[in-house]
Formats: sequence, C-alpha cells, structure tokens
Amino acid sequence: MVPEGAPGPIVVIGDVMVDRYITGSVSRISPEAPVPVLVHGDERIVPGGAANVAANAAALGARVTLVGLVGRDREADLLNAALAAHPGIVLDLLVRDPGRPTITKTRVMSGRQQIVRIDAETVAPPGPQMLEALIGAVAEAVRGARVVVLSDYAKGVLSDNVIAAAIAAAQAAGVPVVVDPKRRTFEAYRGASLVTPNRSELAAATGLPDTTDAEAARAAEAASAQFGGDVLVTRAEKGMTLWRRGGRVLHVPAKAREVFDVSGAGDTALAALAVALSAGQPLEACVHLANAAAAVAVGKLGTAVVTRAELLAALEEAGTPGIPPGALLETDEAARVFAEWRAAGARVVFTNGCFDLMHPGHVALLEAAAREGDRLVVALNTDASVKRLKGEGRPVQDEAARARVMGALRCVDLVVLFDEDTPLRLIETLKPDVLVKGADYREDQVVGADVVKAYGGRVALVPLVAGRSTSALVAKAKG
Ligand SMILES: Nc1ncnc2c1ncn2[C@@H]1O[C@H](COP(=O)(O)OP(=O)(O)O)[C@@H](O)[C@H]1O
Ligand SMILES: O=P(O)(O)OC[C@@H](O)[C@H]1O[C@@H](OP(=O)(O)O)[C@@H](O)[C@@H](O)[C@@H]1O
Repeated sequence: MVPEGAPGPIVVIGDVMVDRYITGSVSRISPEAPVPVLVHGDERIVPGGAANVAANAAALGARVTLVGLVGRDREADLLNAALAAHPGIVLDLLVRDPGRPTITKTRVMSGRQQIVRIDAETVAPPGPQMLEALIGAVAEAVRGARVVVLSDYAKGVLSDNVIAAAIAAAQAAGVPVVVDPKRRTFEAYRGASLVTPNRSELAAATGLPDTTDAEAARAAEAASAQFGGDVLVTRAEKGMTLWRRGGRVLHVPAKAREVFDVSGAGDTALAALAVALSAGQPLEACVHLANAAAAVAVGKLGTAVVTRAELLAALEEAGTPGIPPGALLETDEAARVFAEWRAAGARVVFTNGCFDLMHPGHVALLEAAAREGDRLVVALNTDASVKRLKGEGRPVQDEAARARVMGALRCVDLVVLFDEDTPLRLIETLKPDVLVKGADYREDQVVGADVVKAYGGRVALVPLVAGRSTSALVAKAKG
C-alpha cells in the first residue's frame, strides 16, 4: 500500500492560510477583567488550509505547485518562509492581492489548551483582475500535473470560474481532480473524480445522516449523484467511507492511537491520498494510506505535517503489508491481507480456475466476480494440478506466467496458488465472503459452496461469454 512508484507532480489550488500559534502559560486571572493572563512564551507560523495540504504532500515526497491568493503583507512573507522549509513546493503561482489580507488564524495557547482563536480574513470573491490572474495560474499549474487537488474553505478562491477552469484543464490533460469541498451542494464539482467531505460537509450537502456505515454509504451515494464522481467521507473517529460509482463501498476504521488535535487531519488525509494517486496506486489503497496518515496527524498538536518516514513507521507498526495490487502470495500471507481487508470492512470475493490462455470470457467472468464485492482474489491451479485435471500438454503457460497475467488485470487484487484438485482447503482457510463461479456450474456443484454458506457467506454464479475457451484456443493453435 505504500506507493511503489515515485509520486508525480501535484497541484493544490485553494484557500491558503497562515496558522499562527502564540503559546505561553497562564497562572492568574487579570485584575482588570475576568480573563486569563498569558505570559508570552513562543510564537510560530505554520502553513494552514490549502497551504497545509501542500506542505503535507511535499513532506510525503511530491513536488507541489500551490495556487491561491495571499495579500501583500507581512503574513504572506511569513507564509512563504514557512513553506520554504518544505522542499518541493513551487510558490511562483501564488497570486498576491493588495486588496485583501493573507488569511491568518491566530491561536493563543496555554500549553496544549487553546484559549482563543483570532481570525483575520476576507471571504469575498476576488475582483476581475485577480480572478484573471488566478485562472491563468490554474491553467499553467495544471499543465504537467499528475493530480489536481482543490482545497476549498469557502474563502473565495474556488469560485465557479476557478473550479471550472481547473476541472477543464485537468480533463484536457487526463488527470484526476480531488476536491475537499465546502459548498452546500457538489454540483460545481461535476467532472471531478473524487470529493472528500467530512461529516458536516456531507450532511450540509445531502441532509442525510452518516451515523452507521450503511447510512454513510447512502449519503455518499446521494452526494455522488450531485457531481457524478466517487465520494470519500472522512468521518472523524469513525474513519472513512469510500463510495465508488457502480456501488462498491469501502469502510476503513480510524487507526489513531492517541488524539491530541484533530485540526488539519482532513488536509493530511487529502495530501496522502493525492500523493498515492499520483504514484499510480488504486483508489482503495490510497484511502488506506490517507487514513493511516490522518491517524498520525491527530496525534500531533496544532496544524502539522506527516512525513513519509512517519507514515511508513505507522504502517509498519500497524502491520500493514506493502502488497502491490495483483501480487501472488503464499496462503498464510494472503490470510493476513484478508484479515486486514476485513478489518477495513471490505467484502472479499474468491474465484478459482486454471486460466491457462487468458481470453475475453475469462476477463468478463473476473470483472463480474469483482463486482460481487470489494476485493477479488483469484486462486490458480498449480501446474501439477492443471496437468492432473486436463492431461499431458497442459497447462500451456506455467503457473508463474499465469499468475503474472492474472495479477495484471485491474479487477484482480490478489493471486494465490493451490496444488490440490479443488480449492476447498484454501476456501476453508481464507473464508471469503463471496464465492464466484461461472454459470456453467449449478450451486450444488460448486466446491466449497456449503462451507462458505455455513459461515454466512454466499455463492454467486456469473454468466459466461459463449464460444470462448482455452481448450478451443489450444485446438485452433494445433491447426
Ligand atoms: N477523533 C478522531 N479519532 C481518530 N481519528 C480521527 C479523529 N478525528 C479525525 N480522525 C482521522 O482524520 C480523518 C479526517 O478527519 P475529519 O475530522 O473527518 O476531517 P476534517 O479534518 O476535514 O474535518 C478521519 O477520517 C480519521 O481518519
Ligand atoms: O474554516 P475556518 O475555520 O475558517 O478555517 C480553517 C481552520 O479552521 C483550520 O482548518 C484546518 O483544517 P480542518 O478544518 O481541521 O480540516 C486546517 O486547514 C488549518 O490549517 C486551518 O487553520
């Protein structure tokens, strides 16, 4: 699940902020008014809002271009200096607007206790000149990006025009757009691949509850209908729920070991997700990574970045395997991955066969199998097992070759081998939720059907594509 490929360039467009922390200690009440007296200790500036997303993505190894609006003021200089501490962030396309202050959130802290927050901000949309500059910056930034992130805090940067420009440029470049929304409806995000509301943003957009996993999935589906893409709901202590077009759902429980400060956890999650996407990871794997990164972020005080080293350490500690999609695994390793998937609420589908010369009939069966749940595992007969079943001369391709081809299919999550005549032992060990075979079998003929049903799983028979078979291909090749 840790990105295998290198992260690609990312663009973050949105409401850039300065988070200022004034810390000290309080030991008395003022004689002038019933307020605490803070003895000033320290002051620090950290990137906030969209700048926090950019800082987190850079800390995870991506090159990030940040697009947004700052003022022509001291805070903008302080923000630039704070961002310069994160190598890999390009700041040339931050637009300076003399007509507005740099959004600054000042927290006054006594130790870990926040006493007051003081906001300096203008939320009005930018004037025509600044809007033009922003749209120009968006067009330039999106060129060459692998993922575009819109980080909306409803402060005015992500106006309809800017959103439309970003999505159009991303679509033209064929790159995904991920949106952290603040709008009351997601219609303006049409064309985005993924929108990541938190609980209140989801409730505001849909009016639906998300207390249970099932409710969260239903609300996410309703949100998806507003713009046509996938939805990832970040559900604070309940973790995350991913709803994908076509109805596949993934629930990932929160992993945090200690929670100090949840502010900015959504920014970290968004950044981790974008970095994993830019490295070519499947969306489900990106969500696991985002959830793990958020768990580290909530253990830190204040707005914070999570580094690649911290994320790797957290994943290792949690025993999360770095399994690439479609990997060929030993049974015990597969069982460990199954347990992880289950813990994350995924329904695991199992199917088996020789899959000697892969043809469109196989692909249709596997795609149909994948639609029966959230993860698909394919058990392949070993060479010895195929030979026993089909006779001398088979398989045409050895097990390593068959596993390699099988694992390369987008719908296949894992491949395992079995040496017996049937996969019964494997089914008993792995306990899949759904057992799939082609509809040339009757349910009572499917090996393992009774085992799966006995523990509450189910059997699905999927239609076959007529006229396709490996044996026919072999016969044809022989002339
Ligand atoms: N109280 C918490 N306990 C454990 N994990 C949390 C908690 N709050 C947030 N998280 C983690 O951070 C992610 C993002 O937080 P959330 O509050 O949902 O979004 P946002 O920061 O955008 O409001 C959650 O999906 C979860 O993984
Ligand atoms: O929306 P408002 O409150 O005006 O401004 C945003 C702040 O509440 C903070 O929101 C946090 O994100 P999360 O909201 O925790 O994801 C972070 O982005 C902080 O950097 C930021 O200061």
